[in-house]
Order: sequence, then structure tokens, then C-alpha cells
Amino acid sequence: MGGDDIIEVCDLEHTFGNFAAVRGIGFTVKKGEVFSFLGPNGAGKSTTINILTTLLPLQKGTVRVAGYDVAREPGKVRKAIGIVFQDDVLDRDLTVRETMEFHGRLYTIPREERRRRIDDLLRIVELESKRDERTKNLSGGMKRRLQIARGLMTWPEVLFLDEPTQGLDPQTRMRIWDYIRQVNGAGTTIFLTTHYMEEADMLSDRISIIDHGRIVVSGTPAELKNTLGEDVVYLETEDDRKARDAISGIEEIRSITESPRGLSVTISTDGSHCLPRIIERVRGAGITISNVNLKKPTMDDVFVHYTGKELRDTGA
Ligand SMILES: Nc1ncnc2c1ncn2[C@@H]1O[C@H](COP(=O)(O)OP(=O)(O)OP(=O)(O)O)[C@@H](O)[C@H]1O
Repeated sequence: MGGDDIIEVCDLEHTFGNFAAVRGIGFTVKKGEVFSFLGPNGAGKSTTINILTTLLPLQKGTVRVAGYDVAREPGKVRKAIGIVFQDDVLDRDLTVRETMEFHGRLYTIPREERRRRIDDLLRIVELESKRDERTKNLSGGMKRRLQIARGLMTWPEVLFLDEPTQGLDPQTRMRIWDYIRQVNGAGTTIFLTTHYMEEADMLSDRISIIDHGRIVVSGTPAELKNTLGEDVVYLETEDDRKARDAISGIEEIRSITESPRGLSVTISTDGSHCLPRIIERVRGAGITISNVNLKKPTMDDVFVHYTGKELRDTGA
């Protein structure tokens, strides 16, 4: 493992009774990365995050976070990390400001610094006007934003975000992501789980997909999409049959299917390199093209390919 790995997981296993929830996984996260951990419901994400954050005891394997062993130095791990979980509980009777203040004191952030961070964060999550409101009177989205703001107070080395933007409106999601990017830019490593594939695609430096307690694939978003090798060119012409004949000799074409709406041409390499040649050949044969479209695999396609499940079908 490299010296700049801030999370190192090796041969991690975890069972509940005789059910193996995590079946020997390993991965590393580099300092400063945004790392996404994706998987269908019940795949083992929460179990893994809970072990990494010392909320569940380590049964088997080794896990180091921020240079500390979670089994032997859980206190030091806790000092180095911040956590924003889905089921975080807010004290109903504290106000928004008191919630932040209490958290800041718990982590012994000096008074002046604490004030500054509270002001900054409440502005960012747009809860300034609710400072003195008790948390029980906040809407669901406001509570979520407060939980995130609270989680971001400690400026940790590693920030664990479990479904941070679940159920929030798109504008709020974007604002929170802008802020998380800022925190990441200031040096905090981000460990994320999300059901939003597009979000994982845009934000992550690297992604691991877990299914049935095993990691099925890891890589950068571009690498994962490239592994599918299934760019598809959609082509509408004045004569699809002739167009098909004209392009059939191109080596990178894996298959061509005809439909009333045109040709679907599956490419075995990067479609954007192949597309100009397809167009040249068709034009060269004197056929007019009325429409052309290149579809590259999305992170959704990657997820479905490796897990056989669509996130939206899993009750998310
Ligand atoms: N305390 C527990 N006792 C028994 N089984 C458990 C316990 N916690 C989790 N499991 C089981 O372990 C498996 C992995 O659960 P885990 O919560 O890690 O999945 P997940 O990937 O986080 O799913 P989700 O996306 O639904 O949160 C599931 O089959 C779950 O039922």
C-alpha cells in the first residue's frame, strides 16, 4: 500500500450470527480523494462504514484510517474522522445554534473558531434565520442540512457521508455538494455512499461497487464506464440497409441492429473515435444521414452491469 493511503482495508469480513454480510473485501483510499462506495440495498455498505468509523467492532481483517488501526486505536480514529449518517439523531429540544455549539464543544473546538464555523456553516446550509428554532420544529430537509452542517464542523481528515443528499431537493443537493467540494479542496478526504449514480460519477475520483459482501469492481468513473466497452451509435439515413452494408467492414463494430427508427451500432472501443469513420463511409456511399447520436455508458449502466440491479428498483 502506498504512503498516501488514508484508508486501508484488507481482507475485511463481518458476520451477523451465521450470515456473512462482508466477505473479505479490500480497498484503499488516497489522501485528498473523493471515494464512493456503491452497492444495492443489503450489499454490506453500512456494515463496512460502521467498522471504518469504529461503530462496529472489527471481527476479521485489518482496517487503518488516518494512520490508526481501528481495533487497537479507535479513539484516535474517532478524533481524525467526521461522520454524517442517514439516521443521525438531533436533540429535539436544542435549538439549531445550540446543536452546533454542543457539537463544537464535544470536539473541543476553541470558542472563537467554533463561533466562526457555526456562522459559516449555518449560512451555507441556509439555516441562519432558524438559529434559535428548536430542531423539533424544523422541516425534514432543514434537519438533514443541520445534520450535515454539524458533521462538517470538525474539519476532519476523513469525512464519512452516508447518503448525504438523500431526499433533498436538487438545489440543496447542489449547494451541499459545492460545499463538500470546498471541504475536499481544503484537504479533507471524502468517503461517500449515494444512490445517485450521476452524483457519484461527477464527484468521485474513484468508486468501488460492492454486492453480496464482495467488491465487484473498482476504478475511476471513466475506467468503470470504459470496462463496459459498449458505446452505441444511433444512425438514421435515407437508406438504412445500404448504410449498413457501407459500414459493415469497420473493425471496431461489434454488432448492427436495424429498427424502424434507424440503425443501432455497438462499438467495441471508444465510440467517439469510430464515429467519424462511420459517417465518412455512409456519406462516401452517397447516402444522406438525417440523424446521428452517440451514447456512451452511464454510471447507471455500470451499476446494472456489475450488480444486475437498478438502484431505483431496490427501493431507494
Ligand atoms: N445487526 C444486524 N443483524 C443481522 N443482520 C444484519 C445486521 N446488520 C446488517 N445485517 C445484514 O447484513 C447485510 C448487509 O447489510 P448492510 O446494512 O451493510 O447493507 P447496505 O449495503 O448498507 O444496505 P442499504 O443500502 O440498504 O443501507 C444485509 O443482508 C443485512 O440484512
